[in-house]
Amino acid sequence: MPRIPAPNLSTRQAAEARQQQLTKPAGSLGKLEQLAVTLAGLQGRDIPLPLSPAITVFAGDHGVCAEGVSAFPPEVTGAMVANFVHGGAAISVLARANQARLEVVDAGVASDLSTLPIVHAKVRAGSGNLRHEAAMTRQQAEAALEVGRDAARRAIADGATLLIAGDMGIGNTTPSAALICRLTGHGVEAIVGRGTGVSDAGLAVKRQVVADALARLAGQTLDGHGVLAELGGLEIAAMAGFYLEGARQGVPLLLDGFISTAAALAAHAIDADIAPWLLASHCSQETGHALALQALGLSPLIDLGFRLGEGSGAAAALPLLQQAIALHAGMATFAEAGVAGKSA
Ligand SMILES: Cc1cc2ncn([C@H]3O[C@H](COP(=O)(O)O)[C@@H](O)[C@H]3O)c2cc1C
Ligand SMILES: O=C(O)c1cccnc1
Repeated sequence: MPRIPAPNLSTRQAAEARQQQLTKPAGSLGKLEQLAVTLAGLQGRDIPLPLSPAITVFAGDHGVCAEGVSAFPPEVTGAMVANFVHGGAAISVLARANQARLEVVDAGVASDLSTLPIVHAKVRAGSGNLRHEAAMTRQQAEAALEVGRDAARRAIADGATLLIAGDMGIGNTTPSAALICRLTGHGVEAIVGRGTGVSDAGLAVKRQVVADALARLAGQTLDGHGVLAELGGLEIAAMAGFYLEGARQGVPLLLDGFISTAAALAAHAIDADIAPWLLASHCSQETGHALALQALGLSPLIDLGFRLGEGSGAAAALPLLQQAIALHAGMATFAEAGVAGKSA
C-alpha cells in the first residue's frame, strides 16, 4: 500500500512569505495565519482553496458499560444514530450549517439498526469488556480499521477536501482514556474524566476500570493494532482507519474531541507519518484532552467548553478554517494596496 505523503514544503514557504506581505502587522491574525500556511502545505497550493468538508460519524457500543462507566444507558447509542438520520442531533445541525456532507456508519452498535438509512458495516455487536478482556480480536480491529478506510474513500470520491470523524458510542470515553494513557504514558488521574457526567463515585469506578485494563497489559509489548484491539472500540478503530486513509490520500484531517484524539493517537501508533495531516479544532472539557493533543504536538484553535463528541467541536471550528483561507486568498498585499510597510 502506498505510504502517507509528506506535505509540500515549497507551497508552505510561499504561503509563509505571502502572510508577511498582507496588509496587517505580521502575526496579527494569530492562529489563522498558521492555519492558512499549514493548509497551503497540505493542499500543495500557495493559496489554498476553500474546503469541502465531509463528516463521518462512526457508531459502536462498549462491553465496558457493564462496569457502570457512563451516566447514560447503552441503548442511547442506537437511538442517537436514528436521531442523526432524522436530523435532530447537534452534528446534524452543524453539518447543515457548514454545508458539510454527513454520513453515519454502524461499525459495531449492539442493537439492530438495519432499517435505518446509514452505512451498515457492523464488525461485531459491541466490544468486549476491556477491564477483563480484549475489546476486539486483532482481526476485528483490522476489519473496523477497514470500515473507516472505506468511509474515507467514499468521502474523498465525493469531493471532500477536509475530513472530520465523529463518534457515537455510550461508554466510549473509557476506552479513549485507556488508549490515551497507554499511548502517552500519562496516568489515569490526568486522563480519565466524567464523559457524559458521571458522579464522583462513578469517576472513581471509571478510573479503576481503566487502571485495571492497563494493568492487564502491563509489561506486554503491543504494536498500534494490538493496543487498539485490546483497549479500543469498534467506532474508535474505524475512526483511526478513516484518518489513516485520509492522510494516505493527502486530505487534511480535522480532529474533534477526546474520542477523536484517542483514535488519532492510535492511528499515529500505526503510522507516525500521519502527524502533519492532523489539525486540532477545539479543546474538549473532558479531562486529558489537552494532554492528548499535546502528545500529538497539536494546539487547539478554540475552547468552547464542548464535551459532546459526534464531530461537533470540529464542525463548530470549520468557519475559522474557511476564514483563514479567505483571509490568505483575499487580503491585499502592501504593494497592491499602496500601504507603507513596517518602518522600524
Ligand atoms: C444523548 C447523548 C448524545 C451524545 N452524543 C455524543 N455523546 C458522547 O457521549 C458518549 C461518551 O460519554 P460516556 O463515556 O460518558 O458514555 C459518547 O456516545 C459520545 O459520542 C452523547 C451522549 C449522550 C448521552
Ligand atoms: O470530547 C469529547 O469528544 C467527549 C467528551 C465527553 C463526552 N463525549 C465526548
